[in-house]
Amino acid sequence: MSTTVTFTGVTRRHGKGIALDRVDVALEPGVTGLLGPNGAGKTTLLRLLATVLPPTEGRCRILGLDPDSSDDRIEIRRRLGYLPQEVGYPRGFTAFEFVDYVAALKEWSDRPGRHAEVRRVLDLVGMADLAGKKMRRLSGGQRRRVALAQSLIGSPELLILDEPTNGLDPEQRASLRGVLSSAGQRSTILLATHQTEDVAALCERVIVLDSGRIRYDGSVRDLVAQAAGRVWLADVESPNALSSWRTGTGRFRHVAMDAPQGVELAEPTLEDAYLLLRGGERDSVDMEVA
Ligand SMILES: Nc1ncnc2c1ncn2[C@@H]1O[C@H](COP(=O)(O)OP(=O)(O)OP(=O)(O)O)[C@@H](O)[C@H]1O
Repeated sequence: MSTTVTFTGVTRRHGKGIALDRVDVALEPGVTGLLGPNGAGKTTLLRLLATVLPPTEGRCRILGLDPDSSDDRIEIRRRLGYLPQEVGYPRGFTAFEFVDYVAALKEWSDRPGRHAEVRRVLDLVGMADLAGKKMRRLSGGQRRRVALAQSLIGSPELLILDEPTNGLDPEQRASLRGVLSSAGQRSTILLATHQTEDVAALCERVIVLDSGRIRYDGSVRDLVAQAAGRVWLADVESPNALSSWRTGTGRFRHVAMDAPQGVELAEPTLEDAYLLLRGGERDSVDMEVA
């Protein structure tokens, strides 16, 4: 399979802080999930991929090009789609005008062809009927869908999505999964999110970042398998669990490094595995401190 992105020893500093610390990663076609706690470095990684930020150290190759060279950078930007965490909208633009404006910036000069593409991507995100509505009059979730539409213009080879399902209702999230899984058959998609269900539903591969370093890079299935035998149901709370809550049935669901003997084990989810990975990290940090 062809490699779309290669980062080697990539570090990004902000003043004295390190947002990314010697990251090595290669991305191939398909949908890869990017998980990590707040401040882990996910957005920084995405901004480097989108050529919005340069690395402080290390080597980046994106679509076979070098983002350090200004000619290559322009070419990369033409060929990628980027949904930032926050999108600013020109005041007074309709949804159609906003997406059309981004398409024009991407040098779609043929007007009828560009308008057809704008209608196509608005339709993909379920916003065709609201295309004529002013951006400021749309709901938060509707605005997010328009922002997503602009990233899909031209079916880019590389699609970088920062929390695309934020604010979307369940129906829209499900429909977005359909759009991304079909795009992932030909494009390389990196999807940063806090929604482990979206990663479990869409991705074969997941990368977990924490404190600017990659803590896990592998298959979703293997990560979930690490939680087998560590999730259980009980009638009472467990003080030693990493995570524990009372479910709708009245029973408690526990996640811990070691389940007690004889308990009723539950099927683990990606969220459980992620909590265990994070718990393991905290334990090893505590041991280093102690
Ligand atoms: N422009 C900046 N100036 C200074 N520090 C920054 C800047 N951007 C990010 N950081 C810092 O870099 C680290 C990583 O931030 P980043 O936004 O990449 O994390 P994240 O994983 O996307 O977090 P979240 O899940 O909260 O969006 C954080 O400690 C953050 O405070």
